[in-house]
Amino acid sequence: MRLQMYVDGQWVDSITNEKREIINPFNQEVIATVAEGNEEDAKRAVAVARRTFDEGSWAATPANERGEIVHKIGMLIRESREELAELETLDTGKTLSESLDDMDDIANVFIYFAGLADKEGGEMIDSPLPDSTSKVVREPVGVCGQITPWNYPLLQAAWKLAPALAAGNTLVMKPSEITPLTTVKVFELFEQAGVPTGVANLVLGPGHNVGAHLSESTDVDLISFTGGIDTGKKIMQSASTNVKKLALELGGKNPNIVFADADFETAVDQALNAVFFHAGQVCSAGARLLVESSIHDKFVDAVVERAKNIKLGDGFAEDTQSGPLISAEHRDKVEKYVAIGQEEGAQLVLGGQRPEEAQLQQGFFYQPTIFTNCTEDMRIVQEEVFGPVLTIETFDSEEDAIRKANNTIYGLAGATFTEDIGKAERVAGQLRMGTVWINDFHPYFAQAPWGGYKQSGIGRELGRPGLEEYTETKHVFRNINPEPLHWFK
Ligand SMILES: NC(=O)c1ccc[n+]([C@@H]2O[C@H](COP(=O)([O-])OP(=O)(O)OC[C@H]3O[C@@H](n4cnc5c(N)ncnc54)[C@H](O)[C@@H]3O)[C@@H](O)[C@H]2O)c1
Ligand SMILES: C[N+](C)(C)CC=O
Repeated sequence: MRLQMYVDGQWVDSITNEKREIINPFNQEVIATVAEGNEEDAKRAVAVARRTFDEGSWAATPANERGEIVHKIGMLIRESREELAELETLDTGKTLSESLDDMDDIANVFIYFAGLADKEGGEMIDSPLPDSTSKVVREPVGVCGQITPWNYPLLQAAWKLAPALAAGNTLVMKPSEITPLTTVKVFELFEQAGVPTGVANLVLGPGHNVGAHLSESTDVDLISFTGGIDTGKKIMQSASTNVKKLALELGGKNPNIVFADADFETAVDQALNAVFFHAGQVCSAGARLLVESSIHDKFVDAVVERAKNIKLGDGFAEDTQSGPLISAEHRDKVEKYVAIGQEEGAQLVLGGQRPEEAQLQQGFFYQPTIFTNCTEDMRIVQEEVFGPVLTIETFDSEEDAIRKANNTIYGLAGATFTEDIGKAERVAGQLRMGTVWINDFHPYFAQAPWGGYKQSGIGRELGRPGLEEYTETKHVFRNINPEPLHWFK
């Protein structure tokens, strides 16, 4: 496997020839050494993407032909599913079964956007002016800068790459510097699928120079970013250099509301899945559990009892239920938040420390952790921890639950569990979030839009809106009987 950048149809090292070692978070072994770019590499790639877009041949390629290439990428990903999943598990520590599911979702995303590529033929408008036609067409935006995080490296990249290509843009992708492997591999598949030279470019390296250049460059027309809120704010500022189009997929502090009339076993099971899946390193993790007071004690006991048995381990081992955190630095952050929770008076009822098993000592593991007696004002309840840490609050009425659930700066996702479907729909209607699950947690798929209200982001990925993000809308008005106006005598 090549571990270089891909620019103008060539696999290249960084201009300075710098390298970065990629670490397996399960055992800290070096799994790869990759090219490490900087601002100059980003400049080089942006120049190629700009030139290629301005030449115009990709945007002018019939949409069904672009769709065929994007479809082929999806099929190649299906064929490489195992290899890609193994790389993702090595890079992130997540279990192999999670990685395999991710690869299936990723292939579906390419195939979905391939299918949409030629479905947008524009729209005729009923012009209010006589002797005229009026049509609305969608065109590619231009050069797209795309920046992705480490928790779902290839999945988050796919949500950007597939629609950008289908819509006829050129692009420069920058994956997280700590998890680049599957993105590099997919660029090899782009070559095989016949993506033309210069259309899709890959630059590896850190955010402060490569990412910053993509968001600042006046040659980039759109910046699409998935990552943390603080980085998102910086990117928003940098994007103002040329008033770039901006898509931001940021963090969340997602409430999971369990009413007393919920199916108990399902709600307990999903409460665990909501927060402990992928060690809580999920933007939409249900890290804030709101339980109706009348079932609080019984519900907490059941959740704690099951959480005790979560098996941490090697993502490649069949019995592992959760892998490590991504890095030592990230584990430090989680530990800091657990200390804050304790200082704030939340009651630690499970975890709150690193596991003691000898076989986990080389990895960045942290025990599933649960706090009860939490209140809305606590930082541990308000801020994104992005680890296996659950806070539990109570509520006494539907209104109380909705108010508490909405009381964060975020608005990414939330869920409610109840057997009263009227109540479920009322709650779903009142939650200020981009996704609401009823009696479930976590489903997402290519056909449905994904994105956040409030400070969880701007714009949508997936679904038709996910393609529209990569288009400009143009109105073409035609006078079919042109005559002088004589407005100026
Ligand atoms: N809303 C969603 O769909 C979604 C999905 C996945 C992850 N996330 C969020 O991502 C965060 C975790 O990911 P992370 O720790 O990699 O986030 P991060 O913000 O630290 O980094 C994300 C990407 O931004 C780059 N970057 C860093 N500084 C930059 C800068 N100044 N300019 C440009 N780029 C820069 C990084 O190199 C990386 O590629 C969490 O907050 C999580 O909620 C959101
Ligand atoms: C968007 N999602 C849920 C796939 C990953 C969030 O971190």
